[in-house]
Amino acid sequence: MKSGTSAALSPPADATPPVRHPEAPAPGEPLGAHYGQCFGCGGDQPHGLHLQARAGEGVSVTAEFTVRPAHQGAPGLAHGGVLASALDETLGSLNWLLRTIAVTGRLETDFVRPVPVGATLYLSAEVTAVAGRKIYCTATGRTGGPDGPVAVRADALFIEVKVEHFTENGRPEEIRAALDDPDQVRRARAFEVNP
Ligand SMILES: CCCCCCCCCC(=O)SCCNC(=O)CCNC(=O)[C@H](O)C(C)(C)COP(=O)(O)OP(=O)(O)OC[C@H]1O[C@@H](n2cnc3c(N)ncnc32)[C@H](O)[C@@H]1OP(=O)(O)O
Repeated sequence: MKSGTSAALSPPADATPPVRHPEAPAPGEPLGAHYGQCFGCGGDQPHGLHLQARAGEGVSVTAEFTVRPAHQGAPGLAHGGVLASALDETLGSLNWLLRTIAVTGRLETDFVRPVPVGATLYLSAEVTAVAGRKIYCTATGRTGGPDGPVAVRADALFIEVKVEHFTENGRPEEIRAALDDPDQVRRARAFEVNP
């Protein structure tokens, strides 16, 4: 059953199709982590999701996340909030293909099937429309393979922000460390900024 999506996630009549940035990674190319300490994709978070996303055609991505014991809610099953995080991270990575800095404003999730520890969630996401600062997108997570049954899905609204959203609101220690990173691409991607 597909639940109804709230009106806030329906693009307005004047919304336009998303435009892939000319320098977006080619389809099939891994996106890598946007920030080592990111709970969703960072390699430096021992209990993080270590989600690996790849660019798709248009403004779409695919990603995988394997549920580990640290991600449980009920015994042997993934926690719903962790699954929502995997959807959120996959959707967030779409902004790198637009080269727009944006944050999740709203995320509506359907949990369709339980996801056991050890299972890999095969995620795919795409931007469906853009209207001003609003980026409308959708994602699914399947088990058993990229064409397996849908276990989770989400519709979301990301809102474009300025880099100050992070520099003015983040904890100074981490902001300083990210800005001091000598790797220009990693520094830009920590804030999803166009380098
Ligand atoms: C570092 C890069 C990370 C990228 C990858 C990471 C992947 C993971 C992504 C995340 O988890 S991001 C972290 C979770 N999100 C946040 O922490 C965001 C917290 N919220 C905010 O900072 C502000 O609420 C927000 C920037 C989203 C909006 O505030 P603003 O003051 O900039 O905008 P405003 O409230 O004027 O809203 C702009 C438009 O969006 C609409 N809007 C904002 N929030 C909404 C909402 N929640 N639901 C529906 N519509 C919303 C709002 O109605 C309005 O529509 P109109 O232009 O038509 O009037």
